[in-house]
Amino acid sequence: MEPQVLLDLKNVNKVFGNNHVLRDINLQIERGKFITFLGPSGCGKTTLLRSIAGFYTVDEGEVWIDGKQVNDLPPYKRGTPMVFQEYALFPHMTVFDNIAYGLDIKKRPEEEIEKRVKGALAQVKLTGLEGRYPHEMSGGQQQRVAMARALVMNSPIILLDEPLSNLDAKLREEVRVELRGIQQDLGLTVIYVTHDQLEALSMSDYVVVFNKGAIDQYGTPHEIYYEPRTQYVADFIGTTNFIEATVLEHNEREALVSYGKETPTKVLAKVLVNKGEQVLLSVRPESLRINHPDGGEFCIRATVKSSMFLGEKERYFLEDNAGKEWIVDAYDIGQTHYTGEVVITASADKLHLIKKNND
Ligand SMILES: Nc1ncnc2c1ncn2[C@@H]1O[C@H](COP(=O)(O)OP(=O)(O)OP(=O)(O)O)[C@@H](O)[C@H]1O
Repeated sequence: MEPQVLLDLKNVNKVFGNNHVLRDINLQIERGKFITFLGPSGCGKTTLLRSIAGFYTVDEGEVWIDGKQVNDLPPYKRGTPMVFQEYALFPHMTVFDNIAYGLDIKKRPEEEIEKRVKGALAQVKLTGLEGRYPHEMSGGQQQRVAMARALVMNSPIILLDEPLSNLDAKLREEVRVELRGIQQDLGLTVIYVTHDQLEALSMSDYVVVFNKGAIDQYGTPHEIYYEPRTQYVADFIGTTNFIEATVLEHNEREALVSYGKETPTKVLAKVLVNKGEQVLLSVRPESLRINHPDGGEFCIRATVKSSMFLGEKERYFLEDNAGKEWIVDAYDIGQTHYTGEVVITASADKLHLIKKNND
């Protein structure tokens, strides 16, 4: 049986001059999954992708693909094609020739090239368009040609570096769904680089969140969103409210914490904490409720300062007695519009304990 782990990165480090760009990257990626590298510009996502593809050699650590250590192999021997932002299609070549390019270089027989290119075209649903030139196709179609070019090589992993950033918002959404569909239908292993959190959450099986060259969290989109492990992840993904708290007691799953004048509350704690440690509780705007009859363990008085209509929800900006700001999303639009002094509540299972940033 093929090993489940397709890509294994062991303690990977990369330095450019005195810029330590990748720090102790340890990551295992399973076959057939869609993985996203997410993080702000300059955090090392592209550098790691290029190190996997073989365009960069790592300064320390090991890169294993399909059970083979590939540190010393050049890109063409690793079989990990990259699809770039601008697709890098040859403008003077037809779709067929663009897709056949890698096989031509490898001097494969003509009949085999014909068969494989047609197969790849069918996989990305472009059969019949092989005679067109890139400028005669939409952005989304060009994107699919770029995918077909990777598929035709029967590569174990396809690496995509912000491939949708040239498309307008609506087309981006369409192509996102298409790309994910192709990946799932064909059981491909895809690593996708983006700085767009929505893209990461909506497309991936797993998201890797980068923070200054290191991995802050690796998890499913749901875990990354609802159980951020660090202040950085909670802050980077979506909008959240932080509450300063002190740990009174803890075990491996829960902690009893106190915050402000409120009575101590038990919260989920998936990170290791110490008694007396100052921590943060993160609670998403949609997990807080305004003037709700059922209340919740967490409860605080605040005054509505302003609100914003966002289609399916109304976003409220509030301030408590200590001057702290709160963001709450209400979905009972049209029924109530909150003003003045209100009570904000949340049940304790919506409060997630996270460690404070060290820096
Ligand atoms: N070839 C290179 N030579 C020197 N420094 C580089 C090189 N490539 C990247 N860097 C530096 O490494 C750091 C990480 O860059 P990288 O492109 O990996 O970030 P990124 O997270 O992909 O950001 P972006 O989304 O902007 O591409 C940056 O400080 C960048 O300037």
